[in-house]
Amino acid sequence: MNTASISGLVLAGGRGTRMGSVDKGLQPFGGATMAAHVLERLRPQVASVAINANQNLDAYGAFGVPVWPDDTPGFAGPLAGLEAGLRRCGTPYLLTVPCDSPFLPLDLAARLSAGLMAADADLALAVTEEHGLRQPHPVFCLVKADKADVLSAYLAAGGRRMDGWYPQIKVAEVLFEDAAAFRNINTLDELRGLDPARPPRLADVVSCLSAYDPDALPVRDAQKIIRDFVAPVRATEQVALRSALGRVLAADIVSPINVPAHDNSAMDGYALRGSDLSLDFDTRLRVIDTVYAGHASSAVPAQGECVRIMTGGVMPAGCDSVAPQEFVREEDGVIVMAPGTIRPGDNRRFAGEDLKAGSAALCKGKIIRPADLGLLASLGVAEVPVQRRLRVAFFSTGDELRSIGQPLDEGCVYDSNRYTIYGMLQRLGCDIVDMGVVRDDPAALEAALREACENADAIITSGGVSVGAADYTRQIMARLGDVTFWKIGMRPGRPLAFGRIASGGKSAFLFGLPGNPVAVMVSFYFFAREALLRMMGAEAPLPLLRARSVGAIRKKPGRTEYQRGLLSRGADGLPEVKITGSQGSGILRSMSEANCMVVLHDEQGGVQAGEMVDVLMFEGLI
Ligand SMILES: Nc1nc2c(c(=O)[nH]1)N[C@H]1C(S)=C(S)[C@@H](COP(=O)(O)OP(=O)(O)OC[C@H]3O[C@@H](n4cnc5c(N)ncnc54)[C@H](O)[C@@H]3O)O[C@H]1N2
Ligand code: MOO
Ligand SMILES: [Mg+2]
Repeated sequence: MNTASISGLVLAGGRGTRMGSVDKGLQPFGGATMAAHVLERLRPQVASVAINANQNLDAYGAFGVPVWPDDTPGFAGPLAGLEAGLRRCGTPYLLTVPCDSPFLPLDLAARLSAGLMAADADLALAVTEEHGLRQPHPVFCLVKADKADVLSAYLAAGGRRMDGWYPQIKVAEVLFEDAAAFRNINTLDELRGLDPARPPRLADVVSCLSAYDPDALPVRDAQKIIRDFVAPVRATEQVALRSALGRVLAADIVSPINVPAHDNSAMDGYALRGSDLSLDFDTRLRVIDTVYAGHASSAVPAQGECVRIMTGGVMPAGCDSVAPQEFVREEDGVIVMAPGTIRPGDNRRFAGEDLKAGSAALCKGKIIRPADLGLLASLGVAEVPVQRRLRVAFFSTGDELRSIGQPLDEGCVYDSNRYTIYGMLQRLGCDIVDMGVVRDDPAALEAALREACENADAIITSGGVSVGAADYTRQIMARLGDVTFWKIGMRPGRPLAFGRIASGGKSAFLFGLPGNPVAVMVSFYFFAREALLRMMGAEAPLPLLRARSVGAIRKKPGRTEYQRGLLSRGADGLPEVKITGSQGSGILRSMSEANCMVVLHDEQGGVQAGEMVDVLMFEGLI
């Protein structure tokens, strides 16, 4: 039996009573609806598909397939749907599947039809075995269309059981190993839990760790939780090539052409046939034509002939080598070169040696750099699909903060975090929403967080995440969503709030960074940066280098320390790093003087002078 003789029918005719009287097939699932998922899996297995539905017929009609309501009135159950299908299908067989089985097997039709033929049956249904018990799945069945009358008679007599009419036909059971594929989804909670497009909850993500203590969280665990929790923003746009600089590529770019398109010369000189080169005597070749780059020549040198050629010129037919002009003498239209001047194959560039037509030139997720712009241009690509820019809203919290231009009242400081955060976000290529300073006032904080959430993909705040009396930020953040508060085993940057908040039907990832001016930068670089890049669809792990520590560094094992450093070339020419003065987490000067951070890992103890340490350079740290 081939697919051409089978029609597919999605059974969506129920009232959905178990799901709170919602139409099951139309429930959102995996970025579409359950029925759409089922249709997608069924479609390749059959000649045509249709839906059996008794309500929301327009919504089902929007799938672009026929919608058939029951003939037997009164929501008579799946058997009435099967009847409607058997009466209308234009093929000898009908395959039914329920609309709440988005994982149905992709070989359902093939295996049911094989079982039906082998048993010479009228109907084949799927069965699975769970814990030794045979579990029939009668709504996954393949039926001969000419059994419609038998079924109608059973229904007309008031029969409703899926298997109630089996005694009147020949039935075959077909065993499937994967019981999960037949899983149907009955409650909305179950649906959300299984939805591949559902955002995870922090509790789910955290439960994957072997040990979890929010008050003593190792850096790598915090990084892993953040990585697992955030998801790329799925929105792309097409931009002109130049505008793609610094953006994240949203799709693989496949080369439409060979680059270069022809075998060509790598030198200004003479294109020749390698077989003409003499190993023992001078090689003498007559010049029969000249090839300029961009101007093809039809000359085909015979034995003893060559063609004058410029760099980039297309290699004449039969030529495989180029002698650079400075290594030959030309006399009266004949070139002469000594034995061994070049070898066969020298100075020739092959068609497609840069890129072959059909090969991936650039991969999705790459941040486009100048070389990539050039590469794309070499393919003739004028527009590039990129991820939409990530929108990041940020504000500073604290009554003691004054903005530039305001008088610095007693006990106050200028807000510097908003400027360091601005700089770091700008370098990442985000769209920035600067929301200023927000007072230590619950109503103002809530309003700011809601506004940020409704206007951005991610929110970055600074201050108020430790345990101080005016640190309302924590309470409000927790109230607005799924937010956790950590004390991370690191210095600086111990407190961190992280999660997702929701407001006005929108949601945004939240990074509540600590207020201390160095802590805020360290937390950004080691937590927010990677998460934001991931949201942008880019993968860009931190590039750690090794360098020799000039001095000894005191450190206790059990936490990660980030020290501000100055990397330079030592007397022996190798890189060495010096710590830049006081390392207090409020001392921005030593951060500004630094060109790198020395990363002293959890397990590491004190460092001796001359010992190698990990270093993260600031430049290039987009
Ligand atoms: N009893 C405890 N106290 C503190 C702990 C702790 O575990 N127990 N943690 C300390 C650590 S570590 C840090 S870091 C800070 C983090 O504090 P907050 O996130 O609550 O931040 P604030 O209290 O609002 O401010 C801390 C500090 O930073 C200055 N600041 C804040 N915002 C800015 C800004 N935009 N520009 C410039 N300077 C800013 C602020 O004036 C404070 O001096 O908590 C420790 N305390
Ligand atoms: O985050 Mo704090 O900087 O360790 O004082
Ligand atoms: Mg505080």
